Amino acid sequence: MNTKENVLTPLVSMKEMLLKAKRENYAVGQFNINHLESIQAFLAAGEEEESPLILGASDRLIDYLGGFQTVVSMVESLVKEMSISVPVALHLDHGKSVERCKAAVDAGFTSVMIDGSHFPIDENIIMTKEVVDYAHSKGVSVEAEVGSVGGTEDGVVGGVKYADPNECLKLVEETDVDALAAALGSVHGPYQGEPKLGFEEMKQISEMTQVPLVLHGGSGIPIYQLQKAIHFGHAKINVNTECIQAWTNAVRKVLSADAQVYEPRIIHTPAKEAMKEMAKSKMREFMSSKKA
Ligand SMILES: O=C(O)C[C@@H](O)[C@H](O)C(=O)COP(=O)(O)O
Ligand SMILES: [Zn+2]
Repeated sequence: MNTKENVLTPLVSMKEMLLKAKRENYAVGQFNINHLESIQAFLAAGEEEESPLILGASDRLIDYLGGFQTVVSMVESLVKEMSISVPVALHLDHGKSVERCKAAVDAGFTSVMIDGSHFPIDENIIMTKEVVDYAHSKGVSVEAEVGSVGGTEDGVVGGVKYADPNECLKLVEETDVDALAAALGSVHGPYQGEPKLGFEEMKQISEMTQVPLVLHGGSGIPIYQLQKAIHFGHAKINVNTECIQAWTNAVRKVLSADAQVYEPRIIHTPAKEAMKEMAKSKMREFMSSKKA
């Protein structure tokens, strides 16, 4: 953490952050931006826990959030206004194309994910390499994905495709990517029953590639499984669903307690607090507290 005499930390890339986390056996949380108040909540959580953090802006929400430049401006301004001293990376989550990743880099994101997981591995590698060449020349880190993280639709989990260890190795060797999301049974959104992560494959992929691994679908995974995943090479864990559930539950509580309330500040302040507390509890579970 910075001392008071130091200048405030500017946004940083994920590279050093994740290498340190992997070395010291903890994971840095990626918390997804859903609106300005969520940025405030996550930055406050990081500062109070003395934890590094990654703010993720999912490509599917960039237009809703006002565009790449707006996201960068909001984050940079809040880091300054809130006197944030812990390391913060601003990461494009699930970047849809090479062009979208380049646009994020140009706008000031310090990290990007190119999600080529829906393409055959050779195409995924070509896309990832193009993003790495561009991003690295500007000091920006890159995450890639192999296999498919599933999702829950109408209460049914689908779309899970385990990452192939040999494909992971090929992608890492040929692209020099900084972090790898190797899909191993995690799903986006709520789980049906206990998550079943592929720990054997996880261990194998981590040993083969040596690159920091990223766990998507981090909501609803019991602590013992999260910490086992960290032990087997995960240095970044993405959490969105549990944070937005905490927000929405708090909003529901305010609205049902007072049918006349209409001022956004009164409705959103407890929700922001609930989101901050959720992020703090995740930082403790990921063992990143006091690691800034
Ligand atoms: O919802 C998004 O667009 C971002 C998520 O996919 C994020 O990358 C993630 O993996 C979070 O998973 P969750 O905690 O299961 O929502
Ligand atoms: Zn994800």
